[in-house]
Amino acid sequence: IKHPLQNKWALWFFKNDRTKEWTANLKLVTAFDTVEDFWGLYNHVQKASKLPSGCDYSLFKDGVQPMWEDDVNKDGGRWLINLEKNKRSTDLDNFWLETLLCLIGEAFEDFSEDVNGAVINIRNKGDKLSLWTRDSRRQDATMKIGRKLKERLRIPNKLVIGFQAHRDTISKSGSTAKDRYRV
Ligand SMILES: CN(C)c1nc(=O)c2c([nH]1)N([C@@H]1O[C@H](COP(=O)(O)OP(=O)(O)O)[C@@H](O)[C@H]1O)CN2C
Repeated sequence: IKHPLQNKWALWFFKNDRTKEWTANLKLVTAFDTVEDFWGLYNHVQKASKLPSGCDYSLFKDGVQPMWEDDVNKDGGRWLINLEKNKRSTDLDNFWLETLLCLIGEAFEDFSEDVNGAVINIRNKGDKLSLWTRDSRRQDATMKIGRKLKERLRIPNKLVIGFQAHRDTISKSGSTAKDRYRV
């Protein structure tokens, strides 16, 4: 038998077609809830570092859409990691895979209920990796999740990452919103 995951996860793909609405460009690839089906999917799809600029992958709990407006996301926010341009060839795919493994492997333990999913944005101005949480007011949970993410991605302590509430990001589209928390 296949090894069941604690949650069912869905992979989404965003292709930047400027002639369409943002939401029209967001497509559900497939959902999975076993280790074997995760690896089958991961090995089947294009690597993040090979996607054209403007594309995203998102991995979210089944039933949660990778958008601010989803009921499960609307009061939450994201830990945002800006990846250096020259790191796309080396670190990007490793960071994304490690983040996926944190999600499906419930690395956030007691706070896994707070974690909704993760997004990787492939952008010429610099790739972005974010981890989305459910409630930006839960400071203790949010801080612990951020610290665990840094640890698992082997981000040096001196490299500070910020957490922005989606409501702040929405009102400041175009630039990065102010940080609510930092680790
Ligand atoms: C329901 N809905 C429309 C809606 N719901 C959303 O949840 C949502 C959007 N729209 N997004 C749109 O993409 C632009 C780029 O954001 P980016 O994060 O790709 O970052 P870049 O500016 O391309 O680096 C955002 O400015 C926003 O227009 C982004 N986003 C998450």
